[in-house]
Order: sequence, then structure tokens, then C-alpha cells
Amino acid sequence: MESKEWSSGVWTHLTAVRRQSPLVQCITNFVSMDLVANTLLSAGASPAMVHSVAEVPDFTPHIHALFVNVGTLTPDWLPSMKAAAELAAQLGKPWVLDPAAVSCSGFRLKACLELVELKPSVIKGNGSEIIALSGSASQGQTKGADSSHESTEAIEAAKSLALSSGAVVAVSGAVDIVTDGKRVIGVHNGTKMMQRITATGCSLAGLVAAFLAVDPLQPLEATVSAMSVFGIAGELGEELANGPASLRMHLIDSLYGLDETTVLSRVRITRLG
Ligand SMILES: Nc1ncnc2c1ncn2[C@@H]1O[C@H](COP(=O)(O)OP(=O)(O)OP(=O)(O)O)[C@@H](O)[C@H]1O
Ligand SMILES: Cc1ncsc1CCO
Ligand SMILES: [Mg+2]
Repeated sequence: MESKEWSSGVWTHLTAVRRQSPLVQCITNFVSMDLVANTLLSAGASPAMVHSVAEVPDFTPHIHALFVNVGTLTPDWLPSMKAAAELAAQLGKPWVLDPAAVSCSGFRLKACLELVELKPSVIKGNGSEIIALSGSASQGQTKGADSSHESTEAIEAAKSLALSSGAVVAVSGAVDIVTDGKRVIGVHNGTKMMQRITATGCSLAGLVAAFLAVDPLQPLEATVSAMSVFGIAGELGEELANGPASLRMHLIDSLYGLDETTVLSRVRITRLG
């Protein structure tokens, strides 16, 4: 299946998000809260940064999807993430795990491995994060939030993590990779300058949660659509931007204004395996 066959699905997913405005609970890092919320709002979804464990029993039953990102994890936050993930999974609600900077410490790696046990629908990381989480990295390799691997170097790790966890695994980068362990799809939208804005990867993962909310039975397709839409918004934004700060603004505006003709002509998705 090539771009043409995917593109109508991408547009259908975006219009469903705009129409249904899914409620997405986000337990994300301090750096990303603003951009994640604004990305979700400009796509038509409804973000709620509800992160206290005390609120999970009341709030999580009402959400349409959950997004968990460990970018600024502390021991206080982990119980909220686990409680929300456990309840979401129990209630059949899709949830996305972003193992941001997973290899920066043993604490964070252990926390992410425990979260993987709670059955995320999708795990979205950059190349280095997916390699580390799948156990493919050599020991002692310590990384921050940025990737030191191309997404394509993480394909085997992504497939193996998808098979062992049951999640769809998405790797962001120059080509976004999405796999369920059998199929491997490449999303070729996006622009290099998006790496120079902090939390674009977190925002992409939050957007994946909104797309899952409107098509929970097809997590691979929903993830591919979200990645393509976010990439197209970045491409259009770059045409108007002078650098990362204005790209951040124009990306949000472009996501808000995306129309059918633009989506259908810009989607670049291929089957890689
Ligand atoms: N070289 C590139 N060319 C095109 N698009 C890119 C490139 N690098 C990253 N992107 C896009 O930028 C967005 C963020 O991906 P990236 O892999 O940089 O996330 P990340 O490392 O998780 O970021 P963060 O942790 O800061 O949120 C994605 O939409 C991705 O497709
Ligand atoms: C810079 C940074 N540090 C921890 S999380 C984060 C945002 C991108 O993941
Ligand atoms: Mg990230």
C-alpha cells in the first residue's frame, strides 16, 4: 500500500478527531506540557494535564485516551502513571507510552519496563529510546532526550519490542517508523528543524493518543495517520518560519488549518516491510 491508499485514511482520522474532540489525559513532562496541550487543541482534541494519583479514580474513567511520558520522571509521579495506565487498560481505553530519555538512569529504565507491562496500545520513542527499551543497547549507554540513532537503525528493536509487548511501536525521526511486529510502515513527512524544538516528539505521541481514541481497533493505522498529519503540519510551518521558535508557532497554526486537498497531496507513507 502506498501514499495514495493511505491518504484518505489520514484525512478520515483527522476529521474524526475534529468531530469527536476526544478527551486525552496527559501525564507528561514539565518541558512538554504546553506544546502537547496546544498540539492536541489545534488538532481538535481536548487535552487535560491531570497527573495526581488522587484524581485518577474519578477522572480516568471519563477519558477517551491516555498519554504517559516519563521525560521528567520522579518517584512521586510513577504511581500516578501506573494507576492511570492500569485503569485505562482495564477499561479498554487506548494509552500511549513515551519512554523519553529512558536510558538516562536505571530508575527510569525500570519504570518504563514496568509501564510496558501495563499494556500500552502504542509505544512511541526516538531511535535511541526504542533501542534502549527493547534491550538492544549495549550496557552503560547513557543518553539524554535527543536521539543518537537514525529511526531506521531501530527497526529490528521496534519489531522485537512490538512482539514482546503486544503494543504498536512507533519510532520518530527523519522517517517515522510504525510496526506491529509484522508490518513495518514508513512515514516520510516532517522536517529536520522539528528536532530543534523541544517536545515535538512528546507532542507527536500525545497526538497519537488522540488518533487512537477515534480508531482504537486499528492502532497501527491511527498511529501512521497521526505521524503523517504532524509531519505535514511541520512541513507547512517551515515554509513560513524563520527558525525553531517561529516554526513552533506555525506548526500549530498549520495543524489547525489543514484541509483535505493539502492532506491528500502531502501524505508520504510507504510499506518498508
Ligand atoms: N530529520 C528529520 N526530518 C524530518 N522530520 C524529522 C526529522 N527528525 C525529526 N523529525 C520529526 O520531528 C518530530 C519529533 O521527532 P523526534 O524524533 O525529534 O522526537 P523526540 O526525540 O522524541 O523529541 P522530544 O523528546 O524533544 O519530544 C517527528 O514528527 C519527526 O517526524
Ligand atoms: C529536554 C527534555 N528533558 C527531559 S524531557 C525533555 C523534553 C523532550 O523530551
Ligand atoms: Mg521524545
